[in-house]
Amino acid sequence: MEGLTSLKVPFQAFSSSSRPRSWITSTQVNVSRRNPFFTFSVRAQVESTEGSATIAASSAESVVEALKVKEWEVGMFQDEVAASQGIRIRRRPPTGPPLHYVGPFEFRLQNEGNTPRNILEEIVWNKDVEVSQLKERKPLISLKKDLENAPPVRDFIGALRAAHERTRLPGLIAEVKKASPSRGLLRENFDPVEIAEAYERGGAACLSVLTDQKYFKGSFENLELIRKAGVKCPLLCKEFIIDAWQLYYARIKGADAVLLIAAVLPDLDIKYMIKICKILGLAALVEVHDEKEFDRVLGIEGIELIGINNRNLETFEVDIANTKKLLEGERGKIVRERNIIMVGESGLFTPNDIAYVQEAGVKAVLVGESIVKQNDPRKGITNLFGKDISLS
Ligand SMILES: O=C(O)c1ccccc1NCC(=O)[C@H](O)[C@H](O)COP(=O)(O)O
Repeated sequence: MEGLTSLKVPFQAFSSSSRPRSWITSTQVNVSRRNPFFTFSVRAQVESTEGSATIAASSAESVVEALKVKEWEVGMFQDEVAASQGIRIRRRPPTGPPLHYVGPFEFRLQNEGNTPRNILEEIVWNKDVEVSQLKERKPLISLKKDLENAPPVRDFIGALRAAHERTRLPGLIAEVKKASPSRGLLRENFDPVEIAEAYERGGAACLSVLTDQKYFKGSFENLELIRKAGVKCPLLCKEFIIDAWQLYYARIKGADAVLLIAAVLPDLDIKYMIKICKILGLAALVEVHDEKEFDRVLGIEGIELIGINNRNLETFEVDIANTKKLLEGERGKIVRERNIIMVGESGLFTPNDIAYVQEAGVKAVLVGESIVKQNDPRKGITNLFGKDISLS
């Protein structure tokens, strides 16, 4: 028996969030008789979000395996593109290259690079797995339906501008933060709604709510609870966003703004996510840490809000002079010309710190530790600014 069978099999090999997606669009199974056995060979045409290719193998299983390897290779290529933009954080999932089986033995193609190089990379790799699982449970199509029932979006940037005009001090984004990788547990008796309400009474313009569970002991439930409790300050969903799906999810849970970290996201992802944010009505706080990231972000159209993180997310080093350094000279001039709101983030504890970053050119600050640790977070705000900034 000699024959050729052609099948059309749409097949999605994996649905990992940031990974390229591939489909086998057609397969050819070649059956030939070589006495005393039949032999099979399979050719598959693969279309992916990154292009198309033909994979040949001796069985259907090995086509699937070859496809997984191809996807992994494309992922490696994406990492190279990111690296060419100065991004050191690799987006590879923690599993590394797919397993191969030869008889009873299993082995990996390559074993290099399966360990994260720093905390940010570790967070991102775990987030990749977490988001993939969430997406399986709630695909984008069902999230889009839920958008109709999402609470109305509030003007995050408008609230910061208004607070700055009212107080002549940087508008405060007060962070609801229970723990962090660098500082451990920040507050034992952590009631997110109580803290959020105290921040609002204390004069915060906006709130930042950490939603990452594993590293910050946060949750989307906290975000929802705060929103449903009637807190009027617009809410930033403080997440490690690696996939546009998370923007929809944040919006449904009541966010008015999201964080996009330039150390993690290549330019194309930032541009694409900014567009989606605009469609959803979300403000995007694009976070940079060094000159290179800042220049990349300034090269992207439509950016209204940029945060300078004084904490190096790879080493945890905090230095508020970073805000001053980045806003000096040409970059500061561009920001002023474009009327971009700059946010000074992390490591702000005293009125002197606030004055220092204001002098450097920020119109807003993002503060967690110094206020969340106080018994009365409202008083924490007054101490931070050296005066009562509430409306009362
Ligand atoms: O806070 C950390 O330890 C941390 C570690 C790794 C990634 C991000 C991290 N923090 C996020 C932030 O940038 C801060 O929560 C935010 O700027 C407030 O900082 P702070 O006032 O120093 O708590």
